[in-house]
Amino acid sequence: MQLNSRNRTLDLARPVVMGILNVTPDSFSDGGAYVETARALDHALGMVEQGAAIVDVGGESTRPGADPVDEREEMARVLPLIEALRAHSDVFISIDTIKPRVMREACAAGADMINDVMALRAPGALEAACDTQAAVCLMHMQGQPRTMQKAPVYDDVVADVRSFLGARVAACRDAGIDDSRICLDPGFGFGKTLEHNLALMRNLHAFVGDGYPVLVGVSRKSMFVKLHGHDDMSSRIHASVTSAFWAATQGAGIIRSHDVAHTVEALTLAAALADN
Ligand SMILES: Cn1cnc2c(O)nc(N)nc21
Repeated sequence: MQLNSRNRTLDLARPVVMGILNVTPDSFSDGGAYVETARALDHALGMVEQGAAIVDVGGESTRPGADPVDEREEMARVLPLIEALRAHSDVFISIDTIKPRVMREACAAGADMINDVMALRAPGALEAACDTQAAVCLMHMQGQPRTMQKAPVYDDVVADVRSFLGARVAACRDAGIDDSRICLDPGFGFGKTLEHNLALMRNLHAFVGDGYPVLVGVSRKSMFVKLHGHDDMSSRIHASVTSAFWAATQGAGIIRSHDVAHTVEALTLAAALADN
């Protein structure tokens, strides 16, 4: 299994880690664009050192209740970092954005992949993904970040999410995006209750069976608060790393994580146990 982008290929014969790099004012204290970029670059290179095969750069928070960020501000946050990271590393760089202009500018600055939580539904997004020739992650979300967790409902969450992703793949094909550039993501926590998230985790093999690399992102998410009955960061991290191990055993190709070193260790164990 592999993921193509322009003239590069990401080998997914074994699951890889996508390190999370949120460049939002709250992500690196004391502000100041240069300080933020320098600190963010250090963090990115640290994740590469720990074994991340992809660095996912995001300038607009997608967490539940998050406020939108305008295009200019988002580009001001992410473009300097993408340029700096490209100059210092050949790691696969992903841009976490829903905006076509940000997709285009990020790819021009050196990004290899578009990670779109809206699965290229914004006007112009399919064209941007086609023109940039970047790899693409199509993720399922019910509703919008501001309201998606209010009361999510599905007939059959697994079937509904798979059907949505199938329709987005068809839209990509119609837009001239080659299958080899596409990976799919059930979108844990994006308009899902704990029960919905667990059903999707339980049925990851079905998504893997659809024939595209599967990206799983549960890192530090609030779904674990209800599962554990309490909320502390170490519990969330333990559950995230354990989930990464589970997802790898089910055939997931990319694990999106804040905690790269621990997740790499979990995937190393999963690979060792899979080798027969
Ligand atoms: C940006 N972002 C936050 N959570 C995510 C997830 O689960 N998947 C993807 N592809 N992106 C995410």
